[in-house]
Order: sequence, then structure tokens, then C-alpha cells
Amino acid sequence: MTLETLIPSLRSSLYQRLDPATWPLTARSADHGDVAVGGVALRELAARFGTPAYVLDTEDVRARCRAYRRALPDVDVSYAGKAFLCRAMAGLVAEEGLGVDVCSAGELAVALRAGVAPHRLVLHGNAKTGQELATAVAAGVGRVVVDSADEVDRLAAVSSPAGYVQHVLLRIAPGVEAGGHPSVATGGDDQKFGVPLADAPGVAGRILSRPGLRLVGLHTHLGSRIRDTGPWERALPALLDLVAEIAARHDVTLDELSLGGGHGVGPGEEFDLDGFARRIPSAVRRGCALRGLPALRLAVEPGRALVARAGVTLYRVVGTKHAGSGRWFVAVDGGMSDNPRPALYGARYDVHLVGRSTAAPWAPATVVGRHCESGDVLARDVTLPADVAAGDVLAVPGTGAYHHSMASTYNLVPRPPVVAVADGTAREIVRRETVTDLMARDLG
Ligand SMILES: Cc1ncc(COP(=O)(O)O)c(C=O)c1O
Ligand SMILES: N[C@@H](CCCC[NH3+])C(=O)O
Repeated sequence: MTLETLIPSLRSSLYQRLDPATWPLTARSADHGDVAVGGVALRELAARFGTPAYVLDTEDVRARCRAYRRALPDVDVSYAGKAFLCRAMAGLVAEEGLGVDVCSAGELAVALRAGVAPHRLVLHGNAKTGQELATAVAAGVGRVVVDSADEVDRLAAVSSPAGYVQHVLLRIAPGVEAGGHPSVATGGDDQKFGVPLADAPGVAGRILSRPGLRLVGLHTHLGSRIRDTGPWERALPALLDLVAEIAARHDVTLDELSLGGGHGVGPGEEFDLDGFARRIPSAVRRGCALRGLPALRLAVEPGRALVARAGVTLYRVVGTKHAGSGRWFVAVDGGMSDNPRPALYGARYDVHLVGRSTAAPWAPATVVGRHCESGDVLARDVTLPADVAAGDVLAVPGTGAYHHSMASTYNLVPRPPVVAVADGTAREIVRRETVTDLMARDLG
């Protein structure tokens, strides 16, 4: 039971405040208990596009991109497309001057179709197929991030025939544990990504021995939902020592260091971008000078930090009930198929009634989805007006990253659309999936 549940009036006053840690930058309270995002009322969006629906505040995304470029003017910023990718999103971040990280043939195709310049693309993945590597090299992606020793051979096999030299970063697992959940910690010694420090000089030599490949730098991605700069500060000495060792052993000067993404958002997890900008580039400069190395060009690749707060998911209440335990369940028309994060990571969300005002008292509620498992819970132990009933629209902010991109069709429930809002207009940038779409894959 939360403090807000215990003190309904406190909850009520907080309710009117749209917490900027979770709501999009343009979110405003509107008449009749509604909220407008991008100048469009959420109730109107629910009526026009149906529910569930993901709403995306594109001005919020643009503002976050600009904040990164302002804070890190000498650092290459790429958007990690796995957080949410479609042609409109790829085009938008490219317009804002960012590159795009892709980690599959699908993401690569979308970014290319959106017109992102191939040299601004970075290909990631611990298990890229030969076909994906070949497609990426043929498309002219700027960097392939090699994740293992055996990938070197597979990449070299598809690079040389293309007749030009593919630029490569080598992903390092520096033995630094970071991230908001064990499933998203990727810098430690006992996980599947990257090459251990001890093996890296050997793998670097293998890359350097291939005429179709050019090793231009190192990459590390320590984990996701990181708040402070500590993990990078812990990893830097070993990474810079490695650059020096590769230089000494192979007589090669590396130019680049990508520090990955993983920048947190939301209450208690907000990434310290200013602190990162103040401390990390200078620490890299000092570390290079200390080792007699030329300065490295830095890169970062945030995903969540650029898009999470731009997203709001709209649901319609289908029904409510009290369980034998007394718990009040509010069931909506979506669930773990459009938001698997509570089930996967225990993620917590705020839920807001939008589109009507009410004088009803606040009541403890658990908002659940429509799927056939009891773990299909979107928000446990929140508070909602006690008169919430079928037909009401509920809004869940902070759902722009890893929601649409992780959505499934579990129970053959079609995936929701993504509606971009800005300046009082709304446009579907990903349409709603239909049962016909689902049937099209079913070959009988
Ligand atoms: C290689 C790589 N870069 C960037 C990201 C983006 O992470 P986040 O969305 O947490 O910034 C990820 C995912 O964690 C990743 O695996
Ligand atoms: N899917 C995770 C983030 C994964 C980050 C990618 N390496 C989440 O929803 O938080």
C-alpha cells in the first residue's frame, strides 16, 4: 500500500500534476479531466484511433535529441533503434542530426527506407547472421560492432568481395556490472555480449589481419537504466589500457570509443546527462594523454532516454471487479502484449483516468490486461477514482521505449497503432495491426 493510497487527498492533488519525469514535455491538463499531448486531447485520440494506442509526442523526442547534441557537442550521438523504430522515428532522429543503431535486418531496412544515410548507421548484435552482415556491408553501414572472435571471419567473408573496407568497432565486456535489472546488465564477465578484456588484443589482431576490415575503435555498452557516471568511470581505465595495448601490440592507432547507451529515465532513474558531459569526455582526454595516446572520438547511443517519456499508452476499461481477496481489478483492452515490461522486469507505471472529471473518492486499484495469465498486470496497487468503469479511458505515461518494439501478438491480439502528435495534429505513423494481418501469415 502506497502513501498515496493511504492519503487519498494527497493522491488527488498529485493526480493533477503531470510529473515531467514520466509525461511528455508537451503534456498539459485540459478541460473535463483530460490531458492534451502535442496539443491534442487524449480522449479525442482514443475516440479517433481506437484503443489500445501508443501516442508519441514528437516534440518531446526532438527536444531530447537537441539536449544531447547541446550537452555533448563533440560526441557522436546515435539513437538505439531497439527502443522504438519505424520510418517516421528514424527520419526524425536523423533530421535532428543523430545516427541510428540497428541490430537486425528489419531495423536496418527501416532505417534505410527512412532515408538515414548508411554511413550514419551502426550495426549491433551478438548473433548477427551471415545474411545480415552481408546486407549491412552491401548497404554501406558506417560501423559494424564486432561482438565475438568468430564474427570476424563471418564479417570478413562478406566484406572483401564488396570491394571496400568495412569500418569496425570491437565490443568489449570490461567486467563492469551496471543496469537497473539483471536482464539488462551487459558489461559484466558472465553475460553474452562483447569480448572479455583479456581476449580483446587477440580479436583485434584477427580483425587487423583482414584486408576487408578496418578496426577503428572500441565499443562498450554496460547496461540499461543507468543513472550516474560511475559505471563508465570504472570501465574507462581498462578500456584505455586496452587501446594502448592494441597500439603497442599491433602498431595501430584507434580513433574511436563508443560508450554505448543505457541512460535511465523516470523517477529515481533519471540519467545525469550534464554530469556525463562534464566528467566523461574530459576523463577520456586525460586518460589518453596519460597513456601517450591521441584523443579518441567519443560516441554514445541512448535509446530509452530519447523516447521513453514521449510515449503515452491509451487503454479503454473493459470491466472492473472485486476479487475474493478484496482487490479491485480494473481490466483494460490491452496488456502484456503491448507492455511486457511489468512481467519481465517488475516495471511500475502510473495510470491516469483521462477524458472526464469526477468527484469520486480514490480507491486502491490493480490495472490488468486482457491476456490469459494472472501475471498480465499493467499496474499493481495504484489509485484510481472509485467510479472508474467500462468505457473510461486510462492513460499510462512513460511508455515510449521498449513498448511498441517489444509488443507481441499473444492470444492473437493485434498490436496497437502509434499515433504521432505535434502542434495540435495527430498522425498514425504505425497503423493498427488487424486480424487480417495475423491471418495473412497463417498458411492453413
Ligand atoms: C548496444 C546497445 N546500445 C544501446 C542500447 C540502448 O539502451 P538504452 O535504451 O537503455 O539507452 C542498447 C540496449 O540496452 C544496446 O544493447
Ligand atoms: N528491453 C529493456 C531494455 C533492453 C535494452 C537493450 N539492450 C527494457 O524494456 O527496459
